Amino acid sequence: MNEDPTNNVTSGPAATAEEEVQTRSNTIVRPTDHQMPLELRGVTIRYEGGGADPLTIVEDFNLGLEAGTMHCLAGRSGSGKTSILTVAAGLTMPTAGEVLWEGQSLDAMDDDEISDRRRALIGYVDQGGALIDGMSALENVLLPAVPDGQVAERTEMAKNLLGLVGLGRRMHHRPAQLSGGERQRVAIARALILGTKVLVVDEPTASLDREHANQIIGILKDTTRDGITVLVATHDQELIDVADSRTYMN
Ligand SMILES: Nc1ncnc2c1ncn2[C@@H]1O[C@H](COP(=O)(O)OP(=O)(O)OP(=O)(O)O)[C@@H](O)[C@H]1O
Repeated sequence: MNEDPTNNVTSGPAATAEEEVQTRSNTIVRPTDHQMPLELRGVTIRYEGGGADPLTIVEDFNLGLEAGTMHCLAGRSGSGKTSILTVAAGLTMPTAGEVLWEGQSLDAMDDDEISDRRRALIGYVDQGGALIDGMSALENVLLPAVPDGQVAERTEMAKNLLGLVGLGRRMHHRPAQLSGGERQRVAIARALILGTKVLVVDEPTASLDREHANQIIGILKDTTRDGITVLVATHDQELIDVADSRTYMN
């Protein structure tokens, strides 16, 4: 992979699909138009206890992620890492506090607006990176482009992304024909297909051997060099070590 940093996307005005920029990795991302694409302010997450007392999982959590950086959430199982990821991605709302995307609070948006903004800004890869069994790797990567009728326009980029994650020769394989690490890489490529600025990833290396885990770590690190901001939950010390910043949850 070309390591020349001079083509990195740094700043620019609010982007449209036409303004997307070719990066050194031959994929496209939208220019970063805010130095802090993702911010959590005073976030508290409390779950009803189903008859028992409500459980406060996260209290007054603060995090500001600068563009092109990677932040790891580490800590014991059940400490609230996934809960923070889903709140950061606008998939669930916090009990208290607020989430800001490019400086704009989700509190000021209705559900449709949150969905639209999420599609433009955030790629979410959940634990295991679920793929559709009956579709090829390429079709899986293109799935987010279906609602906007963008499949034809995005096909070249999807192929580039699969090449970027080392699956250029596996693009017509179905998930069942891929290894766990390869499936995870397809899920990451899928999360990048809409020109994502923020990648939110849950335990990307959990079920992988060291070699494949390191490939995923390399891919995540490369995306930050393309200006993408990465928020990742993990128990993997090697991933924690390469991040630009980290939070250890109790
Ligand atoms: N929808 C929910 N309703 C009630 N409790 C929940 C809900 N979602 C998560 N929890 C609880 O909140 C706690 C934190 O869960 P979460 O999945 O955020 O932890 P985690 O740090 O990601 O764990 P792991 O490392 O095992 O993935 C757990 O005790 C879990 O049981």
